[in-house]
Amino acid sequence: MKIYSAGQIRNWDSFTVQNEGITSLQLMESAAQACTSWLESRFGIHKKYCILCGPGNNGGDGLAIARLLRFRGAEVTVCAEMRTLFKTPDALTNWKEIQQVPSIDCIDLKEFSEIVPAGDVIYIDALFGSGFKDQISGVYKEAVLHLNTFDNIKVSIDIPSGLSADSLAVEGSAILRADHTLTFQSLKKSFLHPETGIFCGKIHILDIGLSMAFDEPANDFAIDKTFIGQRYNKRNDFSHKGSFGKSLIVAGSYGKMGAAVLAVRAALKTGSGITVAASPTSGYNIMQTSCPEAMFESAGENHLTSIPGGEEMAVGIGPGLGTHSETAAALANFLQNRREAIVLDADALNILAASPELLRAVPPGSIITPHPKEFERLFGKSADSFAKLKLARQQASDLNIYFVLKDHNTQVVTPEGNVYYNTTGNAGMAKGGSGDVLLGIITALVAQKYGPEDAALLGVWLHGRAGDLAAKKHSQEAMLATDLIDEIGTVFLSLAEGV
Ligand SMILES: NC(=O)C1=CN([C@@H]2O[C@H](COP(=O)(O)OP(=O)(O)OC[C@H]3O[C@@H](n4cnc5c(N)ncnc54)[C@H](O)[C@@H]3O)[C@@H](O)[C@H]2O)[C@@H](O)CC1
Ligand SMILES: Nc1ncnc2c1ncn2[C@@H]1O[C@H](COP(=O)(O)OP(=O)(O)O)[C@@H](O)[C@H]1O
Ligand SMILES: [K+]
Repeated sequence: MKIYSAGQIRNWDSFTVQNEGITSLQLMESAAQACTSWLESRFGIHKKYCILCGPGNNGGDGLAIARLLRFRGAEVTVCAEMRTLFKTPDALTNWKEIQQVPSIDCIDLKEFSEIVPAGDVIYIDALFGSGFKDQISGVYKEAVLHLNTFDNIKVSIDIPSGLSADSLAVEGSAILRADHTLTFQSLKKSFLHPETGIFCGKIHILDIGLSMAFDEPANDFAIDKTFIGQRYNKRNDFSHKGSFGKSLIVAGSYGKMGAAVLAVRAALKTGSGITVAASPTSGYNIMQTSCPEAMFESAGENHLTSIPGGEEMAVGIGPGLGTHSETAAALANFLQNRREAIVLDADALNILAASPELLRAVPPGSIITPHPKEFERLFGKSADSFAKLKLARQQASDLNIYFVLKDHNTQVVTPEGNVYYNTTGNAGMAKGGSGDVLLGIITALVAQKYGPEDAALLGVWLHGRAGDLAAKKHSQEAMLATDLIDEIGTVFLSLAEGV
């Protein structure tokens, strides 16, 4: 799914009006109907709603929702700024329609800050949507700040008010903290960054009938099921283990063999034809007992002192390696001699951070998977996640490599400057070991001849989806990285069935 800017969303609205034979008022009605149906299916009928409406079309949506909810038997109060009222023709039309509907209470927004919340009222935020700029002030700000103190359920229409679709909010500005955001047609960029996404609550994408023929270039994408379905390759019936490549997982040191075991198990479960662990000899028994399907190559006593060449193998390096000077020298030597793309994580990245000149030796097309701290060690501190992404884009292009920026919505950044936001995964994965699993998954996909972009995209999605299934079964608190590995098979089953 493409992620369009606020300006492009406006173009999409206009394109739909011009090409689908509907008016913008009908589009607003369609948006309001989608929201009303969602509210009814979620909260049931005959509920009490208080709808805060702003001056533009987001406010117009709110008014149309008020009318539709009232017709369906809900108790509805509308709060709007009576002094300036509505600025767009569609919002004004809906304001006139509201006057015809019996028993909708209308109160001036400036009185809202006096309101004491009633426990059973659901608050709908239709103050500002994709047309919002800068920061909230005056009565709007007071209303948002007051509403944020309520424990009631709060549902934002399209975008939480005060949040811009594309960028960070102005520092210190008021933003509505929603429990749910009903957004139209597609995700917005700000929903996917930690500083801004925190305001959205649970995001629900509603189809309001924007034209599917609309197509403008974009550099930002969300990785969703359809997207993955197009990139996943089913295994051929006439295949043999040679068809699925060889993975070499270079990982582990004395006391950190768990990381190596997790990466190797994940590679095995992701379908690698042959999987070899290159680890120090002290980890031999651990690896051979935990992963009997993998082969073992000794590469040092207690820490790694050499890295096998891995010719014709997909090579993933990093989990649990430690940063011993001999391990660092082994990695430097390996990089000088390796031509084919590789996957680097964890201590391999920490070694690169200590010797940044080595970054230039990383083969083109490689994938590096830093978590926020590893990224900072490599490239310095960024002011915020938007600035960090900009820096990653520039580095991916300069170094001709792929970045997997691990986060709640992990971002895959390509050398061409495209950014793909992952939409699977949960806070139960914020535990030691999850990243090791991801390295194993991506390496196994590279072994199976997925190109680096597809391996990274499919890898992060699969990893997050398996994490979501593990959380469902065990809870976010109790789930372990091993539970996530155990769910990889279920994700493949659903992929094979096309779901
Ligand atoms: N254009 C269309 O055809 C459709 C629009 N839709 C809705 O319309 C929204 C976009 O509508 P608009 O473009 O009218 O914009 P909004 O309703 O999001 O807000 C813009 C209005 O708020 C004012 N404003 C912007 N920033 C402000 C600030 N910091 N302080 C005070 N006032 C501020 C602007 O002057 C303008 O009047 C979408 O988010 C969606 O909810 C939907 O009804 C679907 C169809
Ligand atoms: N809150 C979260 N929501 C979604 N995914 C998360 C969350 N926290 C962590 N993850 C995922 O878990 C993994 C953690 O990786 P990393 O920090 O390298 O762990 P480790 O090095 O301990 O194995 C990443 O893929 C990250 O995207
Ligand atoms: K809103």
